[in-house]
Amino acid sequence: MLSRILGTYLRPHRLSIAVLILLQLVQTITFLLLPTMNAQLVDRGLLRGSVVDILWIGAVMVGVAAVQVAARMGAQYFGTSVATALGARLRSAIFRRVQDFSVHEVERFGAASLTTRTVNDVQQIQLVTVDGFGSIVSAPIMCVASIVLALQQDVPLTLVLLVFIPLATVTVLVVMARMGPLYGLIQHSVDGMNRLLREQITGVRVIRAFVREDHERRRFGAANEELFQLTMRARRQAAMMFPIVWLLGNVFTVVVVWVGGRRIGSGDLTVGALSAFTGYVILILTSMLIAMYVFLTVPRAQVAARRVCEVLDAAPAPSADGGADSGPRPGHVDLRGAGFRYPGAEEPSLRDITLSVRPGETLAVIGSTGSGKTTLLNLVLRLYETTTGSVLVNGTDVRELDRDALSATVGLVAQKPYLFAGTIATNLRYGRPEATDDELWHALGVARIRDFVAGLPAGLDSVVEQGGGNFSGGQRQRLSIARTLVRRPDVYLFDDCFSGLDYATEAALRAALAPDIAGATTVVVAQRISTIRDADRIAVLDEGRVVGLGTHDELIAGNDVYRAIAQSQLTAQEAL
Ligand SMILES: Nc1ncnc2c1ncn2[C@@H]1O[C@H](COP(=O)(O)OP(=O)(O)OP(=O)(O)O)[C@@H](O)[C@H]1O
Repeated sequence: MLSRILGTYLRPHRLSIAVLILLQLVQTITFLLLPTMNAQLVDRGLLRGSVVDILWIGAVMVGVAAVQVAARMGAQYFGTSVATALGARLRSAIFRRVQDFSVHEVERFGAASLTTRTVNDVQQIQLVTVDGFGSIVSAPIMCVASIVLALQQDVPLTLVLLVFIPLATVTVLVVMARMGPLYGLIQHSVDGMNRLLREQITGVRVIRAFVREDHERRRFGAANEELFQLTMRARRQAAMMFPIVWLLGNVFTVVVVWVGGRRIGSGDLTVGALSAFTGYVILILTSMLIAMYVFLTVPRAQVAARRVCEVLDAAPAPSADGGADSGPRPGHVDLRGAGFRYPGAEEPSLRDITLSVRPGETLAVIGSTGSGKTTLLNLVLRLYETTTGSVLVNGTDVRELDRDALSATVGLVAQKPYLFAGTIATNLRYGRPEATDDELWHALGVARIRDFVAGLPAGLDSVVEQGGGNFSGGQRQRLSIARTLVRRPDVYLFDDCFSGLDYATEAALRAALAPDIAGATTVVVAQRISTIRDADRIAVLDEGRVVGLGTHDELIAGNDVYRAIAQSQLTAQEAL
């Protein structure tokens, strides 16, 4: 998964990566040159007392060190810019894919997990890219070349390496094998933490109203403790690894100096060669530590890559773009034997629904709570797809319709209105950015909220907080009705959006709305009989089935379910 992501998203940066690798090579060569030059300095300069040799070898060493610094800075720059670009591209790929998700996919992952995957997981992959490219080339070259150069200095001394390297490698492998699964658990725990925080912040009013602060504090404490413990376990493993390898390295250096000292004594080795040898030992140790650090970030990045790929590979909303445009008869909506069962649910929420609505007509849908009214509207917008039968807009199956064309034709005012952070004007123009101020004021007038907005000091430019939190429920509902009116779709779907208004406001709004949307196709879901009694036809839903269809008078006369709803709401005289 990690290699797939890196392969795909790093391809456009091939040139930068090539430069980066080149700079790493230069840096590695300078590292490798210095111990040998140091040996020359000792043997030819210091031991022979040649000032000229000390000066010129010293000058060359300073030059090599300067090249090393420049190469390191360049490599850092290219490494960081490649990783940052990778992060940005990956985030936008996830964002685009999530935009195409069906409602089911969004619910399957959950908003909190999608956020963690977009921000946190991408960051892990970015980290391994910066550190990985910084070392993946240099560490092995440095290690192998140091061994070769050490061999050149002294063969018997190099044999000691054969003990040290396998020991250090086994330590690293054991720790890595234990850390991989831990990182999976950590990311999962971060998800859970995000989910909990989100729930507790959005539900803060309910928590206070039910005096459940202590309970929520305990829930948060438990999740926080779990994340803490897992992170500590991972850190302990990592913390163990570095000192063990350092210790091995130091013991090894002592052995090298001891064996080397004896060989100098017997005349088999020069002092310069021993100093070069210890220099290469340090390089081997450094390259192993660098490799270890990268290996520590790899398991975590692998888990992150798997989670990112799960999102990228998830099926987008079925037959998304490129389908047919809606046909020439604006606003025809037909449900033909439509049925729907939520994924994982035992029973269908809708069964065999056959209904038609034409332009200029209003179909009302009424039924007890949970009878399937919202689900029916979701099918028209293809937020969910029918599991049996079909839904047609303008004579074309919505599954074959271009998503943009469907959105342009059908406008939904949701049961729970959502406003975006911005201003009232940006929210109203959400579906039609080119709408004029006059059109916005007109829509506000129809939605009976014009006076309220006009009374705000900043008017249309008044700030809207995320979710519309600085407005009342009724104000949010009316603003979202105005937002849909500004779009002027051919089909209006009103999902129980008048229930938050008092009777007088609702009556005034409906009176203003009627002429404004006269030629359009309208489907109104409502709980109140008063909202729908003037509709051309009313469909009565019960447990996912249409159990009655007709005008108010016809249903009052012949439909028991409707009559029961009406009688529970109106006085007997009004109902009849
Ligand atoms: N995301 C979901 N996953 C599983 N089942 C769901 C989901 N959403 C709704 N349901 C179920 O589908 C049925 C119909 O729900 P729906 O929201 O369409 O009812 P409704 O008539 O609009 O109710 P209300 O008047 O309370 O808004 C209910 O039994 C509900 O439990």
